[in-house]
Amino acid sequence: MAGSSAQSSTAERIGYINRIESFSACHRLHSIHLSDEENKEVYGKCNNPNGHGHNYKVEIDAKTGMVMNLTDLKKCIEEVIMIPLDHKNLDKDVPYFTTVVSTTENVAVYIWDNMVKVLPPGLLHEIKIHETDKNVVVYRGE
Ligand SMILES: Nc1nc2c(c(=O)[nH]1)N=C([C@H](O)[C@H](O)COP(=O)(O)OP(=O)(O)OP(=O)(O)O)CN2
Ligand SMILES: [Zn+2]
Repeated sequence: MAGSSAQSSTAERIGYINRIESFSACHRLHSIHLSDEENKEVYGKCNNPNGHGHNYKVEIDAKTGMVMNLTDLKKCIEEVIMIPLDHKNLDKDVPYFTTVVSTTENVAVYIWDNMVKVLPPGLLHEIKIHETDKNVVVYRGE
């Protein structure tokens, strides 16, 4: 039949919503499983004992069919990202990073793991973090 083909109806199609949020935090790349010398060798300038800061930009992607309202997503982001991470020392203020190195990959996993707890099941699609203008990490829960 003309125009219908194999396409799903509008109600069955899934779009993605994306919300971008920024937070500022400092950290030091340092593993408790390595010696001071090994840490210096692996993490270089990012192992500076007094740390360094970033203005992180996080993109949160969720599936939607208006199952999720952007206003609700904003509340989840406040709870999972802004309150625990903004203006914090990731290594000292966030218990998760006392044993896990605060690389951007691990920050993405932290955000994913906590975001899935507050979003409706199966909706989270991707966490993308811009640590700097040049360093970008994507995590899809794999
Ligand atoms: N695999 C990873 N490698 C690195 C991470 C990380 O999270 N995962 N993080 C860092 C540092 O935190 C560091 O702050 C990155 O800064 P820098 O290298 O200075 O950033 P840029 O590449 O954007 O800066 P330019 O010097 O202008 O190129 C290091 N590695
Ligand atoms: Zn850094």
